[in-house]
Amino acid sequence: MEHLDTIVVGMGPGGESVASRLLGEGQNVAVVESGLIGGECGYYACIPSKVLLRAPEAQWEAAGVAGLSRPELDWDGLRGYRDGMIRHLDDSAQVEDYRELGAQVFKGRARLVGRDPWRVVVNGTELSAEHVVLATGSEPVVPPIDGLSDLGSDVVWTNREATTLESVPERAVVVGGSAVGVELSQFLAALGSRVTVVQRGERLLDREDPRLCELIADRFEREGIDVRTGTQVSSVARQGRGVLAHLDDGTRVETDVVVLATGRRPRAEGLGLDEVGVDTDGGLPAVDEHCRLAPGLWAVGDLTGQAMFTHVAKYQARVVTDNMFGREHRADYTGVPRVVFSFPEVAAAGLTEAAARERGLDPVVAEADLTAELARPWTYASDPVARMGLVADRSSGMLVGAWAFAPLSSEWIHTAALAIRARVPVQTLRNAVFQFPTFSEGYLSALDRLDL
Ligand SMILES: Cc1cc2nc3c(=O)[nH]c(=O)nc-3n(C[C@H](O)[C@H](O)[C@H](O)COP(=O)(O)OP(=O)(O)OC[C@H]3O[C@@H](n4cnc5c(N)ncnc54)[C@H](O)[C@@H]3O)c2cc1C
Ligand SMILES: NC(=O)c1ccc[n+]([C@@H]2O[C@H](COP(=O)([O-])OP(=O)(O)OC[C@H]3O[C@@H](n4cnc5c(N)ncnc54)[C@H](O)[C@@H]3O)[C@@H](O)[C@H]2O)c1
Repeated sequence: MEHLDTIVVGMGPGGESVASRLLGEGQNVAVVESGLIGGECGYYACIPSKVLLRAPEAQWEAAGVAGLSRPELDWDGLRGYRDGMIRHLDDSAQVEDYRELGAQVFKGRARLVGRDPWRVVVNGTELSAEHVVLATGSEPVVPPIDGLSDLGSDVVWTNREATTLESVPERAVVVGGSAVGVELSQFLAALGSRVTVVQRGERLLDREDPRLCELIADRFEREGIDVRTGTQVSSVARQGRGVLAHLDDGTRVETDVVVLATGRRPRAEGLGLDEVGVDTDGGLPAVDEHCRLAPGLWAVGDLTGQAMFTHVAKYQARVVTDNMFGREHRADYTGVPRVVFSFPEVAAAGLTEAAARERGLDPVVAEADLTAELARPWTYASDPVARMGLVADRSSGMLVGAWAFAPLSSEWIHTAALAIRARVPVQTLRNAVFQFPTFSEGYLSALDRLDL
């Protein structure tokens, strides 16, 4: 049996970041991937969803720019570009790249079978290593809807079918109204589907600031997306070539596809954690602040159940590899940005007012309509939308949260993300100088409004 430095299980962004760093340090590494190297993110999540949203976003932006006539959406062109961006679901070039970098590449499902040293089996081959890094991602939660399991993947979609769609359905019921639900609904609607969002929570994006939820709900209404909140789909049944969905508020919706966007859970089943005596939390991995499960056994990415973002998976890869090389690194999730790539973009970092209160802080909040105060929204569009809010802690005088609903906020939210993480006092931020005319100047408007 071959003994390696490290075995990386799962090659999404988390596993890839770990493997690249270890190979860069000259380690003897094996990588194991049961699907495609690049993971959910590269083929069925972040990349295709952002590609599919970009064309309608540009069209919406163009419609709001003085002196431009509205460009046409070209579905064949967009689908072709999407297919290229997801590499036609072919990772053979990635397999070759990792081999050239010196990794052993195994395509198959890995399972832990022993410890001291750690042992992993893949396709009947047993490998052992000093370290094993688990990076197996997450899978969609399937809600308990009567009749759902009788329907096939032609009419019941997860993010996979939605982001690889070949033709745009006439009607779609999107179940769940958080990040996945909002992104999928907006591109489906923009491409021509009649979309109904069924959201169990009282608001869209229900973990974000209620103002953001109102703003996105207002945007959806203008786009003709039918949003039903505080309700669920109770049953579904085939009706002709489509589906009839019954909601628990007594209403019915006819649709061509039901799109599940009801959350994700860590993909831990079948990893063999219990069998090798690793403590779990109800079957799910319980990592410590070093992203460690046991000496020499690590986990990164969605599998850890932390904020499920690619940037978090990549950050945890830095935490794990530092710790592996004896450079103490504790994971700190303060100020991690959260962006929903709707148009306009929804961006947030740090705590909402409610979360700040739950943590025992004394939050002071402010909101600014950037269209009333800044030049940039008006040089950007003739009918602009741009708002932001801040949350500060009265006793420490620090910024603890921020949100924005505005073009390019995925970029400029990082000012707040960094300030929150670096504990920059509000007073210091008020003294900052921002380029004119930019959306970033909005920080000064909102900071002025903070009663601190
Ligand atoms: C629609 C959608 C859009 C998203 N958009 C964004 C976005 O814009 N920005 C963002 O930051 N995040 C986004 N996310 C979240 C992001 O996709 C995840 O946080 C990210 O993919 C997590 O990376 P990971 O490496 O942990 O797992 P994954 O990307 O899920 O990769 C895990 C890999 O492990 C493999 N695997 C599983 N089990 C085994 C096994 N036993 N043996 C071997 N291999 C195995 C899988 O095949 C997979 O390739 C989005 C999610 C969805 C659903
Ligand atoms: N741009 C991005 O970075 C991005 C984009 C998409 C997803 N993601 C990540 O992927 C993960 C999964 O996102 P998500 O939106 O699927 O999950 P989520 O857990 O964030 O939200 C699920 C939503 O579905 C609703 N819901 C749950 N069960 C329901 C039911 N039976 N009927 C109706 N509504 C129901 C909930 O009220 C909730 O609002 C998140 O961690 C998210 O951050 C990130």
